[in-house]
Amino acid sequence: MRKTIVAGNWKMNKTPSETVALVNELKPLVASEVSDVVFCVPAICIPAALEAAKGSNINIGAENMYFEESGAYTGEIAPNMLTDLGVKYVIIGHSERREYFAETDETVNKKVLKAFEHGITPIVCCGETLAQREQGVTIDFVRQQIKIAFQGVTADQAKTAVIAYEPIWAIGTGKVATTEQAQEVCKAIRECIAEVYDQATADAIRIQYGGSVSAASAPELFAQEDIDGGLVGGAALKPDFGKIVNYK
Ligand SMILES: O=C(CO)COP(=O)(O)O
Repeated sequence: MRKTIVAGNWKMNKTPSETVALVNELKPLVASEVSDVVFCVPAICIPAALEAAKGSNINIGAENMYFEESGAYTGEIAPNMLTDLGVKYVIIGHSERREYFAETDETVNKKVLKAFEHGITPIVCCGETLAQREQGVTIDFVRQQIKIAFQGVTADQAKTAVIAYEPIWAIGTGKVATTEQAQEVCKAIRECIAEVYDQATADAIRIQYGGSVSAASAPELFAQEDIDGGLVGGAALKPDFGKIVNYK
């Protein structure tokens, strides 16, 4: 039985002092036996979030990370900078990083490998555009993203990974995928992991749905066989996040 994992992706929202206030507000609401809880916050807010989350069930994650150890990469954050603070999770390859910051399946793969090397759990994002869905290539496209992202990742590592299926057309649009659409793709992702590795790895890996998740849509989505929680944007900044975490 996989435990659900619900992660908030704060995106480019909240200053460090606003972070302290929001973590303090949400802390009692996200206390949960139901789901593992992660707040992925802007890099500069990580120390404030860690301090405010002390003694709670909240894990703090990053929204991105670079794939080199150190050096002349102005503006980037190295994996050991995250682990030194106590960061346990990192979102890799969010569609906004792919669209606005030129991330590719290849750089996603490098980052995933680097995260594992440093003991950070990657939340690996995948998902199709509306045009791809309309062309009927969603599953082929997502399978390709996953296969490349996991190249060189061992089965033992993959078992601990989190995959977030986020159809791009559902992100920030209020257009949540239907439960059937979300389950169909999450199932296909699990089958892809079974093909690349084995059934035990596919059974262990946790697959989230993301895209306009709300307190209203979470219970049905997370009850699906292949959906093990969510990656939540807008609703992660509100008290509703407590309801999403404690969806049952
Ligand atoms: O991109 C997302 C999470 O990573 C989803 O964002 P919304 O929940 O705001 O649609």
